[in-house]
Amino acid sequence: MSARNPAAGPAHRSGFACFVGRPNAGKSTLTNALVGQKVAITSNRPQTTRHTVRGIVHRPDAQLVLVDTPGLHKPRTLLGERLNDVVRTTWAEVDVIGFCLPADQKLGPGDTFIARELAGIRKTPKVAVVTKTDLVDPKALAAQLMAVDRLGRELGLEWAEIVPVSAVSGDQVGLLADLLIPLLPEGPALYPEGDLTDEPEQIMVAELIREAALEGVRDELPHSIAVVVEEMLPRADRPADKPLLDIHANLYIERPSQKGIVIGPKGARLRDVGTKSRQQIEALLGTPVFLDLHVKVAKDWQRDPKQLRKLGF
Ligand SMILES: Nc1nc2c(ncn2[C@@H]2O[C@H](COP(=O)(O)OP(=O)(O)OP(=O)(O)O)[C@@H](O)[C@H]2O)c(=O)[nH]1
Repeated sequence: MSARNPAAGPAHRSGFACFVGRPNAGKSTLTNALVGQKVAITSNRPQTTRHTVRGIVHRPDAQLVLVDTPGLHKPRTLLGERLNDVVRTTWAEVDVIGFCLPADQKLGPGDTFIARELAGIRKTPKVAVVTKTDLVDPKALAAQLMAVDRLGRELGLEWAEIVPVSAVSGDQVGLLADLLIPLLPEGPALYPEGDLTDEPEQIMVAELIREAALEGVRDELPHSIAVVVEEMLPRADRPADKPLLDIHANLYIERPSQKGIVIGPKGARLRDVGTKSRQQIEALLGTPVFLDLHVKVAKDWQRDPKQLRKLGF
């Protein structure tokens, strides 16, 4: 290693971090808060993050690449097993793991399950992130911080830091980045400045549609919706100052009986899903969009490897 000139200031650091935690722990929201723009997909339903979405925090002295993983869960289907594999592979590859534990929920078997798995990953530093602090009073927060400390001790898991944050109020989000960055190796920026995510646009668009489609169908369609963007093309013959992007997407469900739920009475629900997701896509891509959305049945897609591949898993 060559001696550095101290006058040059601290070394530039770059690397990868991922947030883990049980479903709904606030991982996606935290990623968005750190990056400052909506890139990962959030919803108040568990397990909506199917793809590894990265957000990038650019600082003069560092670049922190956030990898958002789906929640670990008991695999009941082929899809479940693949998701867990994705999670473990991600853990082994990153420079630091942030374990998200919501402040407003008692630590439970789900957290212990993940913590035990984390304890098995020796090399990677682990930061305990107590999320959603805006939902509890200071006393409850202090108790949660102590419980997290205790959990680490019980499992022989040494926290590099324990940090309380609120992604919604923004409280301590900057501090979290400040604490994660020193845990990254020295190195140059990995992505050009201005990049917020390397997730292909089509996948982000598909996730936005899926998020809108899941909204409001509380228990009917837990994990049965997949979205594939078939085509994204600028409409021909449009003047330069009035562009329009044509997006054709298919919304897959598992059974014909689910069609009614997705489409709604007289198609009202699907129209609503279309309007909502179109607005989000326009905000993301910065261009007016014509969204053409079709509902199709892909029978038992969660159990069929061929269908899973086609749907991007
Ligand atoms: N009040 C409050 N709510 C939050 C905060 N962070 C997340 N939430 C909410 O908690 C719910 C789950 O947040 P997500 O970010 O989707 O959680 P996740 O861990 O990514 O969930 P999965 O993708 O299912 O693994 C959403 O309804 C969020 O709005 C926070 O700091 N404060």
